[in-house]
Amino acid sequence: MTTITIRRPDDWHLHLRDGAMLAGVLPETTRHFARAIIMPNLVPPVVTAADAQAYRDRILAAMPAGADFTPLMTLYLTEDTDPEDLARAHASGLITAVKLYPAGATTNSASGVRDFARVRGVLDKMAEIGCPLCVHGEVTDPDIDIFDREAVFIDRVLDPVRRATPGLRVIMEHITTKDGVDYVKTAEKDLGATITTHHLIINRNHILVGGIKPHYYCLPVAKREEHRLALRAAATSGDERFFLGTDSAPHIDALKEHACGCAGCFTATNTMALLAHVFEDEGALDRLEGFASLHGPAFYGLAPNQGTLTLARSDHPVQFPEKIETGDGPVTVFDPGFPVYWSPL
Ligand SMILES: NC(=O)N[C@@H](CC(=O)O)C(=O)O
Ligand SMILES: [Zn+2]
Ligand SMILES: [Zn+2]
Repeated sequence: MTTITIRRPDDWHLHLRDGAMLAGVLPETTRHFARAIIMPNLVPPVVTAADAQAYRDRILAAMPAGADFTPLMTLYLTEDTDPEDLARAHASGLITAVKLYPAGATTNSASGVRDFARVRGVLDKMAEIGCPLCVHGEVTDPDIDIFDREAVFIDRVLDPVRRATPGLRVIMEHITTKDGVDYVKTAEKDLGATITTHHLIINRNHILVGGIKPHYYCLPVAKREEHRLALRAAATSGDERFFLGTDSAPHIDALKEHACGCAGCFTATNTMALLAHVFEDEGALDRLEGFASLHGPAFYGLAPNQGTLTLARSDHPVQFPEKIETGDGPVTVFDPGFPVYWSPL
C-alpha cells in the first residue's frame, strides 16, 4: 500500500454554520484539520468582537470529544464596522482575519459592503495592525455576466483597494479563474489566494451538461476548463501564494435541490482524499503538504502544525458517505464523479 504523510493540514476557508448544522458538520473537519478560518456569514452575521467571541464559544461547545482543533475566527466587514473594536479583537487573538463580501455577492451577504469609501478607515487600520482581509472577489453589478464577475472585480475593486491601502494583506478567497491566478502572481508580497478542492475538479460543464447538478453549484461558479487547468497548475506548482481553503459550505439537500437552489459545495468529508487524487494526477504528490499544510500558515504568520496526517492509496476505490445527517436535515457530500483510491488513515 502506498502512503504519504504530511503535516496536519489546515482549512483556510470554512463554513461551519450554527446550531444543529454546526454540530453535524464540525466532526467532518476536526477529523483531519487542525485549524480553520471560520467564515462569518451567519444570519445575522458575525460583525463585532462580542459576536465572534460568542460564536467561538458555540463552536468549542460543539467539538467532538477528543478533537484537537482551533477555530480561527473572522469578522464580517460592514460599512458600520468599528476599527477600534476590530483592532482590539485582533490584538487579543480573538480574530485572525476580516472577511469582505460585496453586498449581494453570495450566501448571506446582504450586510456586505456597497460603498468602499465607507470602509476606508477600517482598511487603513487593518493595514496598520497587520490584520489580513479575506475577500469574496465578485462584482454584483447585474450588467456583468456571472462568469466574468471575478475578473471584473480584480480590475474595478480589488486592485484599486490594494493600491489605496499599501501594506494591507489580502487573501483572494476561492479563486476560480486564470485571471485570479495571474493577478496573485503579480504581487511579490501581501497577496495570496485560497483554492477550493471542488474548483480543482469541476468546470462549468459538470454543472450543466446532462441535467443540472445542484450539488456542483457554488459561488464563484465553476468556469471554463482552461480556468480549472490554471487553478490546478497554481495549486500544484509549489508557489507559496496559493493554499487550501475548501469553502466547504453545507446546505441541507432540501435547499440545494430546489427551484432556487443555494450555492455551496460540501467537501469537508472527502477533501484530503480528493486532493491526494488531484496531486497524484498532476505528478505533484510531494507538493500536497505545501498546499494543504505549509503555505497557509506561512501567509498568516503562524507555525505549521506539529501533528501529521497519513493518506493511503488502496487497490480498490474508497467509499465515502453520500450524505451527512444533521439535525437540520441531510447534507450531500461532494461527489467528484470518478473513483478515488486515497483515504486518510
Ligand atoms: N461558496 C458558496 O457557494 N457559498 C458560501 C458562501 C461563499 O463562500 O461565497 C456559503 O456560505 O454557502
Ligand atoms: Zn465566498
Ligand atoms: Zn465560502
